[in-house]
Amino acid sequence: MIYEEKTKSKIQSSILEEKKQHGYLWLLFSYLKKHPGFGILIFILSILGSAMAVSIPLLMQQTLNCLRLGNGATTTFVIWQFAWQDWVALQLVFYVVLAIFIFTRNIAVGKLGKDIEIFLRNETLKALIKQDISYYSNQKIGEILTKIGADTWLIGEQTRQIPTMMLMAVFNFIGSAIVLIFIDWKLGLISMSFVLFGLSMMFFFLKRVRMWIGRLRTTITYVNGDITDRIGVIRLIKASGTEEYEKKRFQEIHGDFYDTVKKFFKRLSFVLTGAFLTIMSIQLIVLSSAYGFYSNDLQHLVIIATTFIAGLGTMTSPIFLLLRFAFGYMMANECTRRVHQITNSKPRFDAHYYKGEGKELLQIDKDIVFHEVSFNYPEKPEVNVLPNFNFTFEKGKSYAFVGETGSGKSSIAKLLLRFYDPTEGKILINGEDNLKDLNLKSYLDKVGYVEQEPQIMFGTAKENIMYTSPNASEEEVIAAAKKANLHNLIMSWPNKYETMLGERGFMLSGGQKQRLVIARMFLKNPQLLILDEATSALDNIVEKEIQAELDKLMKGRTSISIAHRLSTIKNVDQIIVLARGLGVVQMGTFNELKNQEGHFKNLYEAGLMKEEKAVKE
Ligand SMILES: Nc1ncnc2c1ncn2[C@@H]1O[C@H](COP(=O)(O)OP(=O)(O)OP(=O)(O)O)[C@@H](O)[C@H]1O
Repeated sequence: MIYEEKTKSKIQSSILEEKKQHGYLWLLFSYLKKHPGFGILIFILSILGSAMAVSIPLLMQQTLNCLRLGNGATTTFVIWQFAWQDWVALQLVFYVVLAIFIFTRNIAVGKLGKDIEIFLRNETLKALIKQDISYYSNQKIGEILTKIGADTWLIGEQTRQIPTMMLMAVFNFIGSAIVLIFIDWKLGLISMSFVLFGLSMMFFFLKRVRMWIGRLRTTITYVNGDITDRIGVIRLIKASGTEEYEKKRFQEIHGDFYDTVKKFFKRLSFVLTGAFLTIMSIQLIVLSSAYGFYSNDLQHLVIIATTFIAGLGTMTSPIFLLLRFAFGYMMANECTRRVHQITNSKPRFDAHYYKGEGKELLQIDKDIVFHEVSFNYPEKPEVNVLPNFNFTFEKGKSYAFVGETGSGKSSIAKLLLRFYDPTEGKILINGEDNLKDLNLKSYLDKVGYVEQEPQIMFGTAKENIMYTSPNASEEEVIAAAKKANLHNLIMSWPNKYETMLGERGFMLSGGQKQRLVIARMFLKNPQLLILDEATSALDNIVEKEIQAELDKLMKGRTSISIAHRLSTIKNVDQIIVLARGLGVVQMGTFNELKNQEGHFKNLYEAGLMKEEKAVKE
């Protein structure tokens, strides 16, 4: 039950967070403000459509009147005299025009819905890409996916219905009230007051359903997030034999969803039954009132009853229209708030990603300087990971960071990639440009990053190699793959460079994935290379082969390696030794440090890089 408790409290805090965001009507009207054509067209078609729909009982009344008056009798239409056949023909014309209006309006709202959906998706993706990396520290990918996929889809679908239903409900009610009062003012007023009473009762009960709709969306998002998370670690589940445990856990997590669904449907059924009873009773009340008023004139009673039943259909339609509108609106409202939660969350810093933002960097052709840099993770501000650090990475030289686990080696790479900004001090590119002020894309275009878990996307081998060099030619891709010793392997695959690679490189071995990333780097030809434990997940033999490719790649570029293995660091120009909580404690070449009393020697002798020693022995 522990998971259920945790789930409940997380869902509760999400709901509170979502409540602060703008809702659906704000989204709709701000979109229509930018694209007024849609709004005007839908408004005009709805008002004309409703006017025609509510006029039909009047035409019917005139038809019946002509029939009652006898053969060849006519009544007046504007300035013309119409016989019953003319009235019937006019009704047919109304039906055809109404059908054209409904058709055009459906196309307009369909397009509006899809446009809003696509607009929201783009905005969400833009916001997600702009976020700094710390945003993802406490977000479940599955929850984000539900918001981008399901929520925006639902908003788009509801947009096809909400504006039309809202306008139709209002116009149909006003229009049919006028027509029914015109036909018979006493019965018209009775009908109108009962419909108004029905509507207000409905809103009263709908308010109680509202909170359950929000809860339903948030709960399912949480469940989806959890499922995506677990599918992401399917290898762990398979390797641990925890299928039974996972099954039970899902059942528990679904418990809250199930409870919410039950409560929601109970309230929904209550409201729907209420609406049905209201409509039935209005018809009965009107019919009995009609009988009360006209029982002495049976012919008039029949005409009144027939036209009123047709007119009442239009007048009571707002009850069902508003019901559908209200559910659609409440759903769309919750979804909009959740999507806005993403689009409105501001990154911790401005990365100057886009053209024209920040200073454009043309080359990294001088030193990179860490000036008085000190760093605490914003997620854990109380812990100082890197105390005051001054260092100059000279152009074209190679550097390696070593240190025990948690000493801050990877944090250096994250600062250099501007995943984070230093808490104090600055990183100067070319010895003078603060990394914070640069256009980040212009800088990252010149940086190559190889990490321990290579990032491979679902796509072909060629697309993966070209990812950071989209304009490369086929020959350049092949040349890069050859340099990374990958070409022969790719050529042995049935579809060669067009072979699809599974998500996260599922179909490749660790060494193959690493080679693919190295090929990507050869193609990119970066001026600064960051290798974050690039070979630590590989076995010794593969590691040696990959290290050889990396050495080729590092030649002539400024390179910064984060290393566990001796082979990675023994040839670099300078090793920087970090200690947990102390920052930099030693610097020097491998030969200098190996023989010097200090942290490096301790690490070396304590077994760091032991594989290499073992191989040597
Ligand atoms: N996103 C984060 N938020 C808060 N603290 C973090 C975050 N990432 C890392 N840390 C903490 O910062 C410290 C340094 O982490 P870092 O990953 O730089 O160490 P490392 O030397 O690369 O370790 P390893 O050799 O195990 O990879 C660790 O104590 C770690 O728990």
